[in-house]
Amino acid sequence: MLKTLVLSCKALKFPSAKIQGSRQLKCKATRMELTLVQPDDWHLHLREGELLQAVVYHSANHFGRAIVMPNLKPPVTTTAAAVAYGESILKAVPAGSSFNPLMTLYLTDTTSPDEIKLARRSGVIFAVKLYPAGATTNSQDGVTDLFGKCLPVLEEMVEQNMPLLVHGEVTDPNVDVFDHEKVFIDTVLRPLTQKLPKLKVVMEHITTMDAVRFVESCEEGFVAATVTPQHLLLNRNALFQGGLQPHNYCLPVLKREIHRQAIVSAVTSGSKRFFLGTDSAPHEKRRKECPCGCAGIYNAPVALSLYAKVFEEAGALDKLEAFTSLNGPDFYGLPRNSSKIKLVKTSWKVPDSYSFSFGNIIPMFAGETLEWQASSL
Ligand SMILES: NC(=O)N[C@@H](CC(=O)O)C(=O)O
Ligand SMILES: [Zn+2]
Ligand SMILES: [Zn+2]
Repeated sequence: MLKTLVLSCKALKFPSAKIQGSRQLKCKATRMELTLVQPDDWHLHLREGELLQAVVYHSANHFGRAIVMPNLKPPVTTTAAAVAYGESILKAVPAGSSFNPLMTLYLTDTTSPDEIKLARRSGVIFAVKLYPAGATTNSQDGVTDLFGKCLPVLEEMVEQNMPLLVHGEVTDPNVDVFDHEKVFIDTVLRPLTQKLPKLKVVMEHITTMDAVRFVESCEEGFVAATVTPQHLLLNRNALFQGGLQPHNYCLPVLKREIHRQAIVSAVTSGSKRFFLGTDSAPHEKRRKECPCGCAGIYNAPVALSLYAKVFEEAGALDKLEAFTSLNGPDFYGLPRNSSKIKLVKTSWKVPDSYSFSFGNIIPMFAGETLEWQASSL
């Protein structure tokens, strides 16, 4: 029965069909499904140890590859450490999964140009991550003065065609937290792209219309941005709805509704400059629900459902695959995945919590019902 219904909706199969208006209504009683080239996650925190063991399954289940963030304790600052970290991730990946972690180096004031050459030669490091010192979780060893300390390294990155991934926030305590991203664009990112126009830059987890405009103003193929589910679906009200909501706290912090709308318009426009990066950032529940709780939202189990929701609500499901699966590898100069994934429109309830021996992890939209469910083919 179900099969017949699915077949009757065949016209809706991605990518040829536009899933809008009356055609969508026609299929209301049936089961809509989309088949996509397998997505990659271009911004992911997998942590290490028992936390890595606990969470990697959720990413490996849906994504072909992921750019793995290096903000461990201590941070992953050398090629040798990144190679070892990559091996520990592969050991934790469930048997039978072909999930491929793409490793990154954590940039510091003392990273040498030779380290970039080594990283490129390793074949497993695909980018270098800039954390302004003090900007976010485990960023205390980050960069204090990008132009003063890191220019030779950045020049080597241009040589090696190694992208710079940027947590784009200033750390000046006198700047309002809601302006951290905008001020960073004006004082660091724009000057950087002017100084080194051939440096590939990914502005990670963008949160403002200023970031959208900046990325769109740069040369395509050299500056791009990742976008998270939370910055597409939530505005800053979600931090305070019914009381303080620590599980909606991430950095850069959620912004006003006008910014959320600008980001939705950008990603659903079909522009190649924007691609999927969940910034899934698990912290054990007690580290979120406490005074001075950690920034980071655990969205790996729900991310694909949420991106589909955003594109569906914008009437742009025909643009979803480019965002989830094509723009990222094209920017990084990597092949697109040959495997596929299916998204089925069927209600499912997000668990209230994932329990492990060391504690619990609360996912984004815990306990809520979502409409799209992902499964590999
Ligand atoms: N996004 C977050 O709020 N937290 C991330 C770090 C980061 O990406 O900035 C984390 O590692 O927990
Ligand atoms: Zn960040
Ligand atoms: Zn992150």
